[in-house]
Amino acid sequence: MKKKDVALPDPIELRGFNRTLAEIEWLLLVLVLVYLVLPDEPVEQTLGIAAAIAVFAVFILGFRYLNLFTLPARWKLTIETWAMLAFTAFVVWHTGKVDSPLISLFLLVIVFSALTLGKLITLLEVALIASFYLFAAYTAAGTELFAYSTFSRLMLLFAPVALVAYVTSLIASDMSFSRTFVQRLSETDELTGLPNMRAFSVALARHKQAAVLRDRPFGVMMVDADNLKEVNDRYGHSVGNQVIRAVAEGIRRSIRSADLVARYGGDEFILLLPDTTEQAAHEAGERIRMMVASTLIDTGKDAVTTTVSIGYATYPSMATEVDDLMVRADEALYASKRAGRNRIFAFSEIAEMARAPHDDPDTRREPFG
Ligand SMILES: Nc1nc2c(ncn2[C@@H]2O[C@H](COP(=O)(O)OP(=O)(O)OP(=O)(O)O)[C@@H](O)[C@H]2O)c(=O)[nH]1
Repeated sequence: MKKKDVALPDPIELRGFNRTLAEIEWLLLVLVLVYLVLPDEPVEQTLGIAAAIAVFAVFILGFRYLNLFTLPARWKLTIETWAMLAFTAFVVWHTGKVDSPLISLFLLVIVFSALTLGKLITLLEVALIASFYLFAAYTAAGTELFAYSTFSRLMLLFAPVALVAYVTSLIASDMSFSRTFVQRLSETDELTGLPNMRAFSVALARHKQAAVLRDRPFGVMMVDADNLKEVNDRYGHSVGNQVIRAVAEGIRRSIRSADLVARYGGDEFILLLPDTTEQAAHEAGERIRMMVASTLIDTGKDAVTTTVSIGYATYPSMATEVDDLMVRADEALYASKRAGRNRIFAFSEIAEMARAPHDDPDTRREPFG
């Protein structure tokens, strides 16, 4: 996994960040309020700041608690951090500009953004704060600002903002890297390296929604190794594992890049075949069946071969719900096993056979009689 794979926060994380941001916002308000009521602190425009506190409080209440906006959560958080920046800038401006004791409040925004909103937004915010520092210093010192001693003092004042942004961004990308790594581990089957059912179920549900919207067919296919118990009993569990890996590899080599295969459990695999009709699903199953049957598995002593039985159901002709598609593909797989293994059945075939009168020689199929 490459380190640049930085994961964006998922909805559960965003909910947590949302709560944290609410606490930071109230904390910011309380700190400014406390400063305002301290005796002997130089505050220009006490009324102005009080009004800013009121406006910011109303903004938080309206934006956050009245649910007036239905923006995606990440953008909601971004807008809130920019409102915090504007509020902080206003307060700092009226409490001593770059010499304000409240100037470190900018760090609250920077730390939060770097940890949750990504490098680009943080960089933008750092640039905004830098412009504020420059402008505030310019209004106090005029062109003197660019004298060596004044400018280097300004740089020193600004350095903590840039440093905190940089270090927090590094920590955020390390955390994101670990999160992605753990997530991949939790979604990968150890033996075959294929996605596991947790990953597959999410992909299937998502694909089904898209297929409904685009009005496209798709297939769900179950593939099960034949007689693995015999292989285990005869050659041992590790050869059984080799067989499972060989079946996984055979499937992987027979499908398109748009298809998804996952280990369902034991010696059973499940596939999602996007944009696939009944006919195309049958062809895909046949490719898999032949590929696995022609694979020689080197056990060290003997070369073992195996076969697979396959069942599938297609959306929308055989089922319209994800769970039904899986159950029906499994029923079709079971029919393949009962019919003698190393074959493929569609759910529609077994449904048809079940409906067919038992004395009709054209439709009766021995194993399901
Ligand atoms: N080596 C190995 N065996 C496994 C693994 N998971 C399940 N099995 C075994 O695989 C066998 C699968 O059993 P079934 O699928 O019910 O039966 P089968 O022997 O494959 O026969 P059919 O599926 O009816 O063709 C069982 O004996 C399990 O113990 C695994 O990860 N590695």
